[in-house]
Amino acid sequence: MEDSKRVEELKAFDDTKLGVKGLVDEGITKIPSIFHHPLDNIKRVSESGHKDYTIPIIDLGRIHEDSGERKRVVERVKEASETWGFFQIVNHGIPVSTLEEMLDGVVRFFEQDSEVKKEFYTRDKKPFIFNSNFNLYSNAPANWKDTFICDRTTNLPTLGDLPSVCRDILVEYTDEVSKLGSLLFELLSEGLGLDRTYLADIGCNGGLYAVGHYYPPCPEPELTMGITKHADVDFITVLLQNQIGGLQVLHQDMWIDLPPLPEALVVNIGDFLQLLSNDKFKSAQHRVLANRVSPRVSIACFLTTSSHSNARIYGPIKELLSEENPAKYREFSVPEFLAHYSKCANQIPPLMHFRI
Ligand SMILES: O=C(O)CCC(=O)C(=O)O
Ligand SMILES: [Fe+2]
Repeated sequence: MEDSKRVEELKAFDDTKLGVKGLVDEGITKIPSIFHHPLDNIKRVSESGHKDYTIPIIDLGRIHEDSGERKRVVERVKEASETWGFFQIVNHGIPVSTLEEMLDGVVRFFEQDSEVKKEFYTRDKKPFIFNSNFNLYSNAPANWKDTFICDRTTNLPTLGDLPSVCRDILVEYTDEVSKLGSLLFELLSEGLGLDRTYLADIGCNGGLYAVGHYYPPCPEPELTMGITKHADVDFITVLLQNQIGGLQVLHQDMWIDLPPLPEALVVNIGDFLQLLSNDKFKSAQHRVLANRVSPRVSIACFLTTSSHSNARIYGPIKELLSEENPAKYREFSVPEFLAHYSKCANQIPPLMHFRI
């Protein structure tokens, strides 16, 4: 499609402030061309859902009572982070009722009266925003989803900044995930052979973005994607998904399904932690398929630094380096790291920019 026509179409879609759900509510049967992905992107390759590959499920239930069990869990977290970059956790301490209420809260936000929802539609930086495709105007095809972003990297947004339909649960859930994040960073520190508090001490659990995704049912799912393949930018992501499925992880060049488990949370390593670990831990690419029957709903909590760490210099962790394992990346500040990511919009793996 010609560039100027494409921008016009993107703008017309953006101006509705109704997102992809708005198109579905209108009853469209063909998806607009701005959502068409190149066939290579969407190939549902035959190995997807390969039976011989299962993303590890790790039970955190007994680690506080039993130090032998804690050691075994650390070993499993380490192995999963090195080979998959992804694992699921059960008995993680967040009540199932809180998980269910959080997913309901995401649904309530996206399915509320569109006039109320529109008030949150923006591309400006604010504590809580909603839009469709945060990188809509980049060169990449648009994804079949709408998203809200709640910024908890600094202080708690004042309650008035948050939408009333999911305010309480958003605060409760993100507080729980941040607590769980402390435990996960301990296990990951231990998995790297570092002091238990190492990653927390360098600011890894400083802030959190809660990103709620709503993937409406798609009349032509074979032409588009829920989310195109990407790696996350942060240290780790804690993801809660509903029971629809569609999340896939790239593993040994195959797309492997990550099946929803009602009581589990998905944890994945982001680029920032891959870099800090000097490539010991993997930030795996992943994607979400569009489907006819959804809505699929998820909420991803990106654990990252707070603005207090902006002056800090990061790079591969010195304690992990040796003559045989020299630094693979140069040092940088968080603002420099993020500026690069927003510029290159996932086209070339952004991590490569920091490679020595
Ligand atoms: O919706 C999902 O399951 C995945 C979301 C995701 O990959 C992301 O927000 O980075
Ligand atoms: Fe992701």
